[in-house]
Amino acid sequence: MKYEITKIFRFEAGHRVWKQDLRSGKTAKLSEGVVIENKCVNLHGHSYVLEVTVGSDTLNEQDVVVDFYHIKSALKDLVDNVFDHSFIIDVNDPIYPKFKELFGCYKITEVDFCPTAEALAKYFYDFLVQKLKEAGLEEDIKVVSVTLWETATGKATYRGE
Ligand SMILES: Nc1nc2c(c(=O)[nH]1)N=C([C@H](O)[C@H](O)COP(=O)(O)OP(=O)(O)OP(=O)(O)O)CN2
Repeated sequence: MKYEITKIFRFEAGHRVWKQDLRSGKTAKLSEGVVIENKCVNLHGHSYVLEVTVGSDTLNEQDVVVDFYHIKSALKDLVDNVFDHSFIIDVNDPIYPKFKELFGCYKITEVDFCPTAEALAKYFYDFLVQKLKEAGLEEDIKVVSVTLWETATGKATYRGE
């Protein structure tokens, strides 16, 4: 892409990484000899920072890839009304049925994957790709990447194919 623009969104949300198991799998070797706590299986929250980058090889008649405003509009409802101040929970999480029974009256965001930064980045990426398709813009504007900062020290990026 010759031109890329990035729009940043912020939201607060809770989640739990129910699949976290630091003692299993090949990567556990990296922490051999270290006392390990699977702290991310706990219910906890983040001040998420979402960076959305779209691009094009040409500029439109207004000399932009797309106005930042339109990228904000495309994601605003999802970020502000669906994710912000919600608890993100995987419907496959073993605690989901009980969680829903107890906290279904509060704002929860149900997803069909373990809500890691990587999986959430893909979720936002796919959402924006679909929005561009619905607007007939998929040939003009490409989603280059979505980066989700989970903490000040940890982020994940999804770039699609
Ligand atoms: N690859 C991934 N690893 C982890 C994810 C993730 O989404 N992708 N998520 C978590 C937890 O949600 C956790 O809250 C963040 O973990 P971590 O970076 O270990 O958090 P710390 O606050 O301990 O970070 P430090 O800056 O090192 O203190 C876990 N892993």
